[in-house]
Amino acid sequence: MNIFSAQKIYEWEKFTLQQDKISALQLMEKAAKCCCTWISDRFQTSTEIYIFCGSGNNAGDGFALARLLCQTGFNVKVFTDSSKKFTEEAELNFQRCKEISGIEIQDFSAFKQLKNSENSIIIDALFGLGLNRKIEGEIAAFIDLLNDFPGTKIALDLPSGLFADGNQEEDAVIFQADYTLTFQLLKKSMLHSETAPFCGEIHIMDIELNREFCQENPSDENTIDDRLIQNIYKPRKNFSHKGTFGKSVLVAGSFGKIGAAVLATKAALKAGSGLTFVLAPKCGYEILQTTCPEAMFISGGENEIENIKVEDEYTVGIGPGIGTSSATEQAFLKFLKTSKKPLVLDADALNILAKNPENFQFIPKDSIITPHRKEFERLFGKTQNSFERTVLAQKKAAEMGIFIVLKDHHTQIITPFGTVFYNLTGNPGMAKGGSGDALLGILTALLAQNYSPQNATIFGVWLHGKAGDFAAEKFSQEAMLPSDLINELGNVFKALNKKSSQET
Ligand SMILES: NC(=O)C1=CN([C@@H]2O[C@H](COP(=O)(O)OP(=O)(O)OC[C@H]3O[C@@H](n4cnc5c(N)ncnc54)[C@H](OP(=O)(O)O)[C@@H]3O)[C@@H](O)[C@H]2O)[C@@H](O)CC1
Ligand SMILES: [K+]
Repeated sequence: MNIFSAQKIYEWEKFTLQQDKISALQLMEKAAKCCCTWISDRFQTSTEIYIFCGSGNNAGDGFALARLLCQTGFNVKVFTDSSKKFTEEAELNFQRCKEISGIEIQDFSAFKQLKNSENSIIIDALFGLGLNRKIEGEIAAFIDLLNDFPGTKIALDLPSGLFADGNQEEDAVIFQADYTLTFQLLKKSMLHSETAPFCGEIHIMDIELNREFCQENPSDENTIDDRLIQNIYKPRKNFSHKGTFGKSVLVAGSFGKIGAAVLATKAALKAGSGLTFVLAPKCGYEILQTTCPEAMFISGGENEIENIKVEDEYTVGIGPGIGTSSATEQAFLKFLKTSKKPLVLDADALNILAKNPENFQFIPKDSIITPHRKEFERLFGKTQNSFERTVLAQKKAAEMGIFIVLKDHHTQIITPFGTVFYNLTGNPGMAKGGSGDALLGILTALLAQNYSPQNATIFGVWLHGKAGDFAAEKFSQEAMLPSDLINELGNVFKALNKKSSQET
């Protein structure tokens, strides 16, 4: 799904009004109806609802929602500054609201006299996409007051004070929502760690903007949705054999960190690699042969990797638990300099590279690197925030001709062409040592199975997150282990297969 800037969303709205021959007022009504349905499906009509309306179309949504909720049987109070000039649609909905006897419309100041109960809901319809500067003065103080409200807080489209497209100043005053009902699509600020927490749980309200617009206006920023995954996923055909699914080599492990090699190897096996090898030091021989009997062992040294010899046709993933000793560093750099095929690089492979940026030039084109925040900083330097980090990653991915997987709550995949894909699967239960090793194994296996580097990266990151979600469902976020995630890969493939067969 595309991510559009506020500017582009306005264009999309205009396009829809023209193409579908509907009015802005009708679209607003649709938006309000979606929100009314969402609220009435979850809350009882005995819940008091206070709606706070600014002066733009976000306020218009609020006025229309007040009317619909009142007609559904809720007790609704509206707070606004009626001395302000409303937009045309907001004014029309304000007037309609006034005509309904059940709705009390009061000035903002009247809210202070209200006894707040935990069972009531406040709805923020102060500012949406049209926010064009920091919120200050009286409105800022009022939003602070709303944030202290003990009941449920719902934002329409965006929490007031949050810009759709980018970062905020540190002291910005922003409505702290429990839920955000956002129209049509996620906005960029809903995907970054500094700003997304203001939204609480996000629910997309489908207001049916005309999708032809997206075909005519491809975006550099996207979220990974089920449709994209289903298009990438290649179900297995009959008459295939193990050679069809490629040969993966995981270069991993050192004394004390053989577990990393085990996880990467198991993940590659479970992600469908045809033939799987693990190149590890001899001290891990028995452990690996016992825990991963389907994989073949290649010795890379005694207690650490000192030598990496792999046949050209193999797909190689390097990094988990290898350490950064000078012997391993030399072996890795020697191998890198002769590599032609795309590699998957993580963990200590990235830490070795970070020691000397001159070595970046040896990373084969279309390789995939999977840094977490600290590893990214070591490689490419510090940035002020995650928005800047994405921009820097876009620059580096283009310069180096590689795919960068920026691990985060919503992991980003950055292609050499500057496109960003935000992944929405996954959960905090995956913030545990070993998760990254599993990801490297999955990516290596998909690349070996002839998924293009871009598809392997998108699919692999999604798969990793989805298996993590399945594992959390079974074992809880606290107790789930990377091994549980790996074991759930099978259930994710089963679900994909089922969907594929239903579609054909
Ligand atoms: N896209 C769609 O398809 C659909 C969109 N819809 C809805 O429309 C919403 C966008 O509406 P919108 O453009 O009228 O902007 P909105 O945020 O209501 O108000 C902005 C006003 O606030 C002001 N202002 C700005 N910053 C300020 C500040 N810091 N402090 C103080 N004032 C400030 C600014 O005025 P200014 O003071 O700059 O003259 C402006 O008048 C969108 O979020 C969604 O809810 C739906 O109806 C259905 C379909
Ligand atoms: K809002």
